[in-house]
Amino acid sequence: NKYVAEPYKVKVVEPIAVTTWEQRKKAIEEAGYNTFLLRSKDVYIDLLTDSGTTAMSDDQWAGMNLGDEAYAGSENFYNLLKAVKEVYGYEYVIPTHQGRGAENLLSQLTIKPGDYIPGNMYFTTTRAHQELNGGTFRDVIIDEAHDSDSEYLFKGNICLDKLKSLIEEVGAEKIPYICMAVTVNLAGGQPVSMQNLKDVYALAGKHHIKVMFDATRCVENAYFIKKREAGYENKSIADILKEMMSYSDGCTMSGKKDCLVNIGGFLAVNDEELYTRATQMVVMYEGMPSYGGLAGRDMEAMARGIYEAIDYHYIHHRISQVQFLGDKLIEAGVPVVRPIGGHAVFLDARKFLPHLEQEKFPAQSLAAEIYLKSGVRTMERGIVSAGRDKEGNHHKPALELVRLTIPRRVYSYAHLEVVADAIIDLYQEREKIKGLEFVYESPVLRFFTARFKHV
Ligand SMILES: CC1=C(O)/C(=C\N=C(/Cc2ccccc2)C(=O)O)C(COP(=O)(O)O)=CN1
Repeated sequence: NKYVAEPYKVKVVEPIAVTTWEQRKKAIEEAGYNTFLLRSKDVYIDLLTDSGTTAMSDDQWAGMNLGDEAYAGSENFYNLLKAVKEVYGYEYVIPTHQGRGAENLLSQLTIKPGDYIPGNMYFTTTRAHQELNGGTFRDVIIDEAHDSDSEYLFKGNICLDKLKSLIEEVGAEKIPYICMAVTVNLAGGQPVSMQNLKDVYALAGKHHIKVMFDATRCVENAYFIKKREAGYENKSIADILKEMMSYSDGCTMSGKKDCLVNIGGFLAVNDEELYTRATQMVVMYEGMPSYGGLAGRDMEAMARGIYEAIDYHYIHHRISQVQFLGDKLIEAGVPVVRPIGGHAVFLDARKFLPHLEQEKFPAQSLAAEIYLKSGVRTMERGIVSAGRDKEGNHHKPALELVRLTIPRRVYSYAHLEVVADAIIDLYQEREKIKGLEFVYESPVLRFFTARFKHV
């Protein structure tokens, strides 16, 4: 049938919390209507994030018992280095505790005040580190990415004209690197085509500008190229991934996604001079260049996860689950970002709640209502996540979304049916949903800790 069965069987189970409406009402009020502040024990189906929520395999758990916890030169580091070289093709690897660790290193090493970093739509932590180092992020993604109705198959693509005009505007020497995310999280987990990767790399090369991938969900990107781009239907995920990464000079990686681990990441580069400078800096923030803030066992689990992630049966099922949830909501007329992305289904909260203007935080309110209705936790990816600009005004993203993020190898199709049914029911009574206003707002990355009340 259309949705492939799990290519694994369960060996260990973790009971999940079946809650009552009363319990959930109390929990969401104590959490200030912010799903980030809910306690895991009060969450039935947790679709907050696919980051670090993966179920590891028995082989990875076996690897956890083979942690070489030597302070320097751990054997697990060499296994990780081998996996990154073989699967991604990069020359040098610095393990970090997670993606942000790599973003911190890359941004500090390459960005000077007054620099510009073009990229395909922003991501919260990536932009925060770029700005922390005096850089300005410039969105050069194609227009279709900001249009939830567009069904363009590669909405993650960079617009070459936007990139060219930025280079002309500020000059290549003001652009330390192009930040190419594969896939693009906040556009709805949307992929970049191989052709676009090639074209951007060629253009960057002409101006001697580096291309650095945010490789966090690169295996999902490879899958979409196989399914959607002419000439790749008969290529393996491994071959597509290797070709993808060849159009970059390095990457930051949050291993907590497509490396199938609960903690871990890395900075990978081909340039020896940049690697040398990174080794000088990593000792300040993460520890020796051979462990980067990770235990040996965590590096071993990541090395093994890198190989597991490129197995076709794994990634085919992973995407099939996301597609299943997306299709159910589309069939019921619930507004979602299309095409359905790689790691999540994104509800279009503007269309879901047309009676709430963006300053009433529709996506934040919808995420809270979904939890109250069903115990399903989701994440706001709209005006609250976008934060404020230097003048203190809200960034106002075109996409006001609630993300239903599917963890890897964790839930069954039955769980996703529960999620779909709850959201479809809520959609029938959507006009009852009220707006929110801040009770507490932190000045940085406010969505993590903000608290709200109904207006
Ligand atoms: C494309 C991309 C990511 O999606 C990413 C993390 N995503 C996360 C985790 C997260 C981060 C910040 C706010 C809310 C949730 C996600 O829930 O989507 C990171 C940072 O990686 P890190 O979390 O390992 O530091 C870099 N690039």
